[in-house]
Amino acid sequence: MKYFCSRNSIKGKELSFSSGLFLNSLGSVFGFISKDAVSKIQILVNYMNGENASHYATVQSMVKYELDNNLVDVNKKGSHPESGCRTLLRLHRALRWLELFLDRLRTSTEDSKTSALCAEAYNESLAQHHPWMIRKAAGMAFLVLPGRQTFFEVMNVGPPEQVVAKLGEALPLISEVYQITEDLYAQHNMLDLP
Ligand SMILES: CCCCCCCCCCCCC/C=C/[C@@H](O)[C@H](COP(=O)(O)O)NC(=O)CCCCCCCCCCCCCCC
Repeated sequence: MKYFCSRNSIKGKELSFSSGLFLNSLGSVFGFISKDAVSKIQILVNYMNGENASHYATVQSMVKYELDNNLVDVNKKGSHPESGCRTLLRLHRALRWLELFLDRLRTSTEDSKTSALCAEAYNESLAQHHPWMIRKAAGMAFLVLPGRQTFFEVMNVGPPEQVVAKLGEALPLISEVYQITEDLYAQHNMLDLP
């Protein structure tokens, strides 16, 4: 799905996500996280390829279409538990975690613990939307994250300096995408969709 955006930096860039593969490479504990992310992405892909595909060409058109046609459960779960809007909201919240985590990774030092960086980022973002059980499970998964060096290797970008440079390039784009969704959802009062 694309963002309708006139700014050149992300104009026309697709929101592609290969998190499933990356998470699988970290090991089976991340399976439950990966499964949820992949299934939510699949819901959106299905809309994009479905009979109403034209309405799902951009995030803005999706929001307009689903709201205009009462396809979103606004106050409590009802007949549209898998609307594009609520599904994207879950991924949007996860993107905030990613932004915080990658920024910590970028500014980390050799002796930093990825598990701590990841947990801090999580507690500041996604955790606030998760029930106790999920927070516990996520906390346990973080503990077995590989150390910084292995983590950088799994990212497959090159030597550490290059990873840091790439992160520096990616972060402004991530935060721009995050902000566009955040503003759009705030404008439509949709930041707490059930
Ligand atoms: C690199 C380490 C990866 C750690 C991932 C940290 C995120 C922790 C998220 C824990 C989510 C647990 C799974 C279940 C969540 C759902 O309950 C919950 C609510 O859904 P519902 O309203 O439909 O019930 N779902 C969510 O909040 C969405 C979670 C989506 C997680 C996306 C994680 C993407 C990870 C991308 C990794 C990319 C790392 C790149 C590094 C270079």
